[in-house]
Amino acid sequence: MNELLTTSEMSRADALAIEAGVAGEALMENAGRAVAAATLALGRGAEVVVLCGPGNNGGDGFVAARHLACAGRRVRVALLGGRDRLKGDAALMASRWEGPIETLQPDCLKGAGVVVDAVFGAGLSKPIEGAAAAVVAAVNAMTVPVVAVDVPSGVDGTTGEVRGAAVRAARTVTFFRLKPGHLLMPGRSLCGDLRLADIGIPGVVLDTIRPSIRANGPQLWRQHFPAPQADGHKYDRGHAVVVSGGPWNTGAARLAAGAALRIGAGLVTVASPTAALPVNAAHLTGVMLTEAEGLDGLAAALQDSRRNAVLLGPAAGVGEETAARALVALAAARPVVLDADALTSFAEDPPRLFEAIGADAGRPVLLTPHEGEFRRLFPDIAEAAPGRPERARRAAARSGAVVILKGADTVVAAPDGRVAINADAPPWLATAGSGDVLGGMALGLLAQGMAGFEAASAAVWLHGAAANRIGRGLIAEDLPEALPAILADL
Ligand SMILES: NC(=O)C1=CN([C@@H]2O[C@H](COP(=O)(O)OP(=O)(O)OC[C@H]3O[C@@H](n4cnc5c(N)ncnc54)[C@H](OP(=O)(O)O)[C@@H]3O)[C@@H](O)[C@H]2O)[C@@H](O)CC1
Ligand SMILES: [K+]
Repeated sequence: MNELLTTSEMSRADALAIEAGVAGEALMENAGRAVAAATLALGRGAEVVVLCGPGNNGGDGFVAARHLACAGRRVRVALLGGRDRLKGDAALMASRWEGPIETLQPDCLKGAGVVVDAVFGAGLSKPIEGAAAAVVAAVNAMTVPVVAVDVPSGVDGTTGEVRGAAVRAARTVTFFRLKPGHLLMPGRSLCGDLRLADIGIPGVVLDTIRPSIRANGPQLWRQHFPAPQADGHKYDRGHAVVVSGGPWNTGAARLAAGAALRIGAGLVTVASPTAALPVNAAHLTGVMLTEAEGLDGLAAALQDSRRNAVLLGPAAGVGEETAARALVALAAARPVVLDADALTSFAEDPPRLFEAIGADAGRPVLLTPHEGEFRRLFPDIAEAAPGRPERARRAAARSGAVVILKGADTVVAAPDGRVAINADAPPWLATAGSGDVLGGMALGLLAQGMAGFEAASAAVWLHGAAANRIGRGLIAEDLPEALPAILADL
């Protein structure tokens, strides 16, 4: 059930269900009935105003209006555009609505105790303007609960972006499977409480559609998650290396190293420039320390093939020195995580990075940009690609790396096209050092032999789960401490 369907995949699901013998009319009837059920308990007897658009989203609205009226609620219906514009099942459902149909405009909302938003759903094709925009603004100025049909009108179901204007709903009822726009920002924040209704589309249609976007969660990667063996040894669980910045910039590496150890790496070593050795030594206990001065020093530290995964970038400093160190890390056949400054250091020449990644396509490389770092490495993709999943997917395909595009709705994409969207990160996770911990968690999983996409997805989800468990007041140091309880629950 963790598949997310783009709007075009959803219309394919609809068509395949109809091909398999399910009546389109039945799908709409089930959808509208589910909306009515989700609306019935709201507004305690107050009048329900159902706002219908010119397509099938509006059709669902007419069905919901009929069921609400049958259940004894006072219901008014308002329609955008002329009734003669309605086609197919939407026209049929409008004909089954026995009450009057008003013209959609802000005045229709007078006296409403609950609003059902069935203006636009999956067929949103342009920004909302004019009369529809005035109604959206009027709905958002009210304090009554709004139930959105499929998506809040104005939210793009595939990208989560707002086109022109969008309704802010208290509850959203969608059908068959969630859509990416329900998890991506700002869509996620406009949906309110999300409900998924079964409307009779058989699950087997997914075998034909083969959706590539999933909601991130343990079912995506649990079977790949490293399980310590009773007769195992710490050397079986990998040896992760985190490259430290200079003497004034060492904390980020230690945060990452601590996270790698907590997530189960057998050994973790901080590879430190000579001048930073004393400060690192003063702070490290379970994590080991080795000297890695300059490019040769780093190369020498990485000679030992038991050191099987490397993280570079946190507090590394932006410039040629860091770019060259990243190339040293990438030169050996081991998984590499590049974060922060290691990404920005390639802003002048991103293909130089992608070539080094491509030189050994067999091992996983993870890039963990936030939006700004992403823009520096992939300026054209950031400009042109519709929505964060597509941006991350194109960046992964171009770079050959698994891309973790960080944000409130972190997206993970693999070069083969798989995408996972994370939706559970709380706002207090955006704090100093949080990204360093995420990099360290991914590193620790790679060191234990987990595949790139699964390691990235698991790290992102566990990072969010840890933040939720800690709650407000979180600082980055707390995140690794919260892991044992979450790992125990997995
Ligand atoms: N697929 C399924 O399995 C099922 C789907 N179901 C339901 O169907 C919904 C999708 O229906 P849909 O495809 O008819 O699209 P919908 O969102 O009603 O809008 C299309 C109309 O709006 C118009 N329009 C668009 N944007 C506009 C704008 N900014 N400003 C003005 N006009 C604009 C657009 O005009 P056009 O683009 O053609 O110019 C067209 O007339 C889906 O969300 C779900 O609720 C359920 O019944 C159960 C089964
Ligand atoms: K809607």
